[in-house]
Amino acid sequence: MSSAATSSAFILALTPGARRRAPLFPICGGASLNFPLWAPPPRARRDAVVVRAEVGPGGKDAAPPERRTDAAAADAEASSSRQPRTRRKTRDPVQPVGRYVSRDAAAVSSQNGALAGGEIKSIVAAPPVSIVKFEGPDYTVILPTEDTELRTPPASIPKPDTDGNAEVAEKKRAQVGVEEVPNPIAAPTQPEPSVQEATWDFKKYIGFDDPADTEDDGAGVHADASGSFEHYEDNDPGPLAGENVMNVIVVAAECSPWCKTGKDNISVFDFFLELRFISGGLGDVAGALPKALARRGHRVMVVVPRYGDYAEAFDMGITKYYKAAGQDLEVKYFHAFIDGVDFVFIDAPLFRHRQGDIYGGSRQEIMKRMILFCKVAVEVPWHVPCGGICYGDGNLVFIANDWHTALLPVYLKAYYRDNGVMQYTRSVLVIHNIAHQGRGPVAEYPYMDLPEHYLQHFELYDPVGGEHANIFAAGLKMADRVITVSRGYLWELKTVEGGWGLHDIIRSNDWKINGIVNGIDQHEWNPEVDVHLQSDGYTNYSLQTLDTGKRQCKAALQRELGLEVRDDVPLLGFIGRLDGQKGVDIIGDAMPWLAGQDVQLVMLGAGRADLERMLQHLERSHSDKVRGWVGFSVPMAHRITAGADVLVMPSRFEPCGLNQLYAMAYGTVPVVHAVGGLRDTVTPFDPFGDAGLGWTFDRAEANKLIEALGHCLDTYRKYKESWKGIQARGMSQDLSWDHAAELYEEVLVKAKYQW
Ligand SMILES: Nc1ncnc2c1ncn2[C@@H]1O[C@H](COP(=O)(O)OP(=O)(O)O[C@H]2O[C@H](CO)[C@@H](O)[C@H](O)[C@H]2O)[C@@H](O)[C@H]1O
Repeated sequence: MSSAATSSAFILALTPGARRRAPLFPICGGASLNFPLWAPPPRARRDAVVVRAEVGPGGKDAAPPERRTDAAAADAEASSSRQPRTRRKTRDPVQPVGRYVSRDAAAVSSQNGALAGGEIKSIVAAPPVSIVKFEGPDYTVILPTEDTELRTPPASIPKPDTDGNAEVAEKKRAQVGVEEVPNPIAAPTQPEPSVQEATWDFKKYIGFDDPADTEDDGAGVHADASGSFEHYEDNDPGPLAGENVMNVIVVAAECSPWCKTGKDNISVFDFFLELRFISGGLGDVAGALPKALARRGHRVMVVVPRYGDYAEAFDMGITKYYKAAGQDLEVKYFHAFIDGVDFVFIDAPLFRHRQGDIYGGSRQEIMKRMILFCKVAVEVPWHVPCGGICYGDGNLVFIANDWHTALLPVYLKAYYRDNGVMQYTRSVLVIHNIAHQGRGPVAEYPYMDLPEHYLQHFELYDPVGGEHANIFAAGLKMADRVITVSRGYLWELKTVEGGWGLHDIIRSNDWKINGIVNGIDQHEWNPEVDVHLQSDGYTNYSLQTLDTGKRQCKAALQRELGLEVRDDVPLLGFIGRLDGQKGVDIIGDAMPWLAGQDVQLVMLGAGRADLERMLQHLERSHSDKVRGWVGFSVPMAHRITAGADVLVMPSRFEPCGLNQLYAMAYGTVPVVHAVGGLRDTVTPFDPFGDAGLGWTFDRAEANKLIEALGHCLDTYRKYKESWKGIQARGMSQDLSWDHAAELYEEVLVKAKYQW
């Protein structure tokens, strides 16, 4: 069975009474598989197991942290916030790097065992004083790497070794604007982590203008001495996140604009279940959410593989070695600092030259890449001195995304937290799409380099897939918190149809899962500044200029596509991956009806070969009104969003959906299957109350789509004022990431105080 066929076999219509297309996992015993690419991992030496005899606070020797329920944590938070606030310099109310410094924060921290005895200590990657070997348990423990350096959190900042990196480091030092930052080139000695942390000033780092800074310095110091910071408190509210400021590392397999894909161009026979995940949406989120979190004052990094040669990113001059599937692999780190976010690109032979095909290769190859990526990513806060300063592992939370990085929470726990290291690091796993889970035969488990007793977290049986190892399942269990991209999708995940075999795990972990709708990047997707609307007859527009602006974009789109240039004909658009999920075939089924309508239709997408052929066929058969653009074109996606009157999204399931959000921001009216995030974000038009944002239909079927489109076209043609109302309401919403980032922050804080 081909991957595409496997994929389509999974497709389910989630609405009540929907015809269920039999989900079909190929049955696989797994054990008989041949893996020519991988050598079996070496047997772990008995003495290869390490434990740290003396670790920092919260480690083995510290008093065991009290396990707290959510309610207890909430109480503790509430009571800590009720305490009289210590007067302090609000310019830097909380140090985001690696330790709790404010007394308020210290009070909270001490409750969870971080600061026993009220003593404030750095908890950044405190190296163990000694390493004790002990007899291994019954199971084999495979350490992340043979490189001992990687088993021990370094107290030092790695030393860039090229001139180019020296320059970059200098620039960073200037950005940070702090004299005490150790020079990563010259410093032969290892600076104390606490010194590094004390110098951190997130506002300087992310480029907030604070002209009063220099003037106030003396006063600030003086005030510090006298104990009065009154004028600071008046003038400087501090970060939006307040005392919740954290170090956040977003780990994703793709990130817009460097790598984002909408095409599965692999035709290799895929024996066992879905591994390939083609996205686009994930890339959008990984590119935008971190910036919104940084705007709230968090120190934020994105870790992503380096698939190509990205002009913005510079080699940091750090080399490490990691083991993936029995092979030692060299890893380098590239860095760019953009919009307040550190983007760290992981360079390794496995990732190189994959730019056009980031989920390409055999299932084992993809899994090997993700194993390597997660092992590297979890240690990035120790090894990568962004702006001269490592993030450290205190006050740190990882945000992993989808199955590709679901191993990160597992490695974090199995390698470190189980061994008393990274005690203050948390992981949050985001489900963008549960349909892709990283399934594989149990026989492949050893390649993940985990203790044997962790296998139980991976093992899953379902009637259609049989016995297998499931990476997403393990990630969901190990993550401190889980987020999915809409409340509607969260509900669906708990159903047999929507959970794709993981519904039981989702249900039993319900307490730690939140649904948060994605935002949109308002630099990228904003008709007022959209760079793709600045040529070829297109134009930028706003709500005020919607009428003329949209008319001009529509005419430009019709011209560019070779359609008749007419303002009165409704122009329908579709953008998305061509697979079963997005339901483009339902548009195909509705084509006979559409052909009888005075409409134009443009569809942009890439993916399954049969669906690509369908697009081409529809264009050939209805060349006067249909265009089927096969390919991945970001400019065309923007232009369709601006030039179309209606965006059609007949997705069979849609965790969140971004295109309907983009459409509404551009005054383009969505017609969607009411499922997942589409149901959450597109309120049906109510002609009596003059409310609503578009049209919805309750089954992923052509007749239902036709019915909804019929109402939509009727309103377009006959009720212009109502139409304008729908457009205006769509454009007036706050769809920015800022709101979503605030909700993410609440989850990060819950994770932070969770034991
Ligand atoms: N041929 C093409 N040319 C140009 N651009 C194209 C394109 N095909 C797709 N795109 C773009 O890729 C993005 C896809 O966004 P979706 O919300 O459809 O995400 P996707 O389903 O991939 O991911 C998953 O993750 C996201 C993020 O959480 C969820 O919204 C979603 O429901 C879930 O399935 C959009 O920006 C879209 O414009």
